[in-house]
Amino acid sequence: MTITLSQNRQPASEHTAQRGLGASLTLDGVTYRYGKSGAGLGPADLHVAAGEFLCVVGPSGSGKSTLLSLLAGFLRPQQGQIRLGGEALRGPHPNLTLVQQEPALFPWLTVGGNVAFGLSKVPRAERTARVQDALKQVGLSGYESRRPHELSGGQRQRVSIARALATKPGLLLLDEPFSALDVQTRTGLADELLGIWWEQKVTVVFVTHHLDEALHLGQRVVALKGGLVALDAPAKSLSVPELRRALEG
Ligand SMILES: Nc1ncnc2c1ncn2[C@@H]1O[C@H](COP(=O)(O)OP(=O)(O)OP(=O)(O)O)[C@@H](O)[C@H]1O
Repeated sequence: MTITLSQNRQPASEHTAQRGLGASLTLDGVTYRYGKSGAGLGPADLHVAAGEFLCVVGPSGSGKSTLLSLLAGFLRPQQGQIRLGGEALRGPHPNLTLVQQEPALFPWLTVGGNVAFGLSKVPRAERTARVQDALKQVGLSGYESRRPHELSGGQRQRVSIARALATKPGLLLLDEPFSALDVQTRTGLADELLGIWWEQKVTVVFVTHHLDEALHLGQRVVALKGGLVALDAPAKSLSVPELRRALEG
């Protein structure tokens, strides 16, 4: 089946311009190693430009989740520094948000209530507008009063992306967000994410096991191996076999 993408859903690698509204991210010698095993991440140097779409791949245990936990502020680097938009990151930050593999929705709240969660300080009228806008972005307009159990897996993940978007983050972190979904739903949501990235001008760091997904979505791909950056290259310059070789070699 051939999927024709509208202009704003072209693979990110087709867009070379930096749109510059999202937050830039810099890692300088960032290290986090767990206990005596020495497993973990780093030292890692990485720069993600404002508005860039970066995909991170790597085999199981290569440090992808450790990297996202550091970026999300759940872990503090043991060495080195992380800067978000030029400012040192010292913990969870309001300008970034994380979408996890399993959409952690509150079952007792409606879809609208879930998306509005975290917007308690936003004035009511703006909150309503943000919720509606975010649900529109993920194709769920009109679902405000449904409950999570009335939704499919793909729709639940859309709600968690809408909840992240409603906070208007400068940096959107996604940890294998589509891995629990069937291939068709995953492809559809990946293309929706490209549209959202393009329209919202947000910086994206997307972790995936799927090399083809990384090359389809990312402008740039970073491959981790044993907690170190084994490869950092534009997606356009890479193929799945090359990426696989870099991870195996
Ligand atoms: N809390 C922990 N205590 C000790 N070691 C840990 C801990 N969390 C992760 N590790 C180890 O650190 C390394 C990197 O783990 P991490 O979860 O970041 O990898 P990953 O690439 O996300 O793996 P996966 O794809 O399986 O989720 C692994 O060797 C793992 O066993």
